[in-house]
Parts: sequence; C-alpha cells; structure tokens
Amino acid sequence: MGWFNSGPGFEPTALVESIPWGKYKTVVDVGGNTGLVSQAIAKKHASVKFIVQDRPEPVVEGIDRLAPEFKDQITFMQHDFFQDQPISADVYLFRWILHDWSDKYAIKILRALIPALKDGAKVILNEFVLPPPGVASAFLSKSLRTMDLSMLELHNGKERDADDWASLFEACDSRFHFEGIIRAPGSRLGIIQATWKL
Ligand SMILES: C[S@@+](CC[C@H](N)C(=O)[O-])C[C@H]1O[C@@H](n2cnc3c(N)ncnc32)[C@H](O)[C@@H]1O
Repeated sequence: MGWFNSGPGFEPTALVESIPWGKYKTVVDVGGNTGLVSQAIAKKHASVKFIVQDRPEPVVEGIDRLAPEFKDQITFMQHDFFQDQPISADVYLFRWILHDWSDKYAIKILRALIPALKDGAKVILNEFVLPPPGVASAFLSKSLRTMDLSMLELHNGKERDADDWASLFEACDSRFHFEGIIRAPGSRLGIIQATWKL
C-alpha cells in the first residue's frame, strides 16, 4: 500500500495534522493493511495506542515489518470488518476502505462497529469527497469521476459526495451523528467524521 500513501495529496500528513489524536487513548485502524498510516500518526502521538486490523496476509507482513520503536504502541489483529467489532476504542479509522464498497456493504461494515461502540466514540473516514458538479477544476473533476467509475468497475464500489457520506451514516443508525468533513489544504482526501451518541 506504500504507493497509495505517497502520491501528491495522498500522504497521510493532513490526517495526522487535522485531528487532535493526542486526546484519544485507543485507535482501531480498520483495514489498516501493514499499518503505515497508524505509524505516521503514532510517530507524532506517543501516548496513543493503535490496533491495526486487516486480513491475515497484511497482518503477518505488518508484524514482520514493524519498527522496534512502535512495538509497544501498535499491535495487529486479524479481523474481518464484516464481523462484529471486538475492540472498544475511542476512534475507528477507515482510510480508503468504504469507496471499495456499495452502500449495502458500506452500511454492513459500519454497523459491525455497533456492538463495540461506547458513547462518544468517533468514526473517522479518510476518503475522496466528490465536489458538486462545476465547482472543482475540470482536471480534478475528471480525475475524481474517473476514480468513481473505476471503483464501480473494479469493486461495484463508488466515490461519494458530502451528502452521500452524511446519508450513509444516517442509513446505518440514528445514533451516528455526522460531524462534517475537513478538507485540508494540499490533501486530495477528505476527513469525514461521525460520533456515536447514546
Ligand atoms: C485500499 S486498502 C486501504 C489500506 C489502508 N487503510 C491505507 O489507507 O493504506 C483496503 C484494505 O482493506 C483490507 N480488507 C479488505 N477486505 C477486508 C475485510 N473483509 N476485513 C478486513 N480488512 C479487509 C485490505 O486487505 C486492504 O488492506
């Protein structure tokens, strides 16, 4: 996944800098692959513990490659994100996960968190946010719409605009409160936030 996180505007820098990670104790990086994004955040916030969940192969690779400086801060866990979430955490991070899935499956993935959610738990998505037609430059609009079509072709997935993201949480459960989207300068991905409120 390294190349996915290193292209211009795709680095996790904006995600690291836009969220006050230091106020959270535990973050579950759902579908976190070998943990590169968790490492980028962990480097700046030594007090936060990360659990990177993914399929068996990336988890084995992530454990293998984990630098000694992160051994006490980042752990890995095999977990299928369609199954009930076993970890009760402060934050659930999904970076570049839900665009691979149609609404039907994206809703299943988010609902699988519910058994573990405590009041105030946050869900943070780092994904493309389609701009309204005619607002972004022709180049940006074309690349995002092309990505949308590619997601449809490859995975029956989709890119979503701001209303789509809000509606997705609403369709999951009324206890998800959509908190809005941060569009950090220099980043091509939006930071979409929701809080679980009982
Ligand atoms: C596009 S990658 C994103 C990786 C990482 N979040 C990042 O931004 O670098 C999607 C990830 O979802 C994982 N994945 C796919 N299906 C999964 C499942 N059912 N349960 C857990 N992880 C899954 C893949 O192995 C992969 O690591």
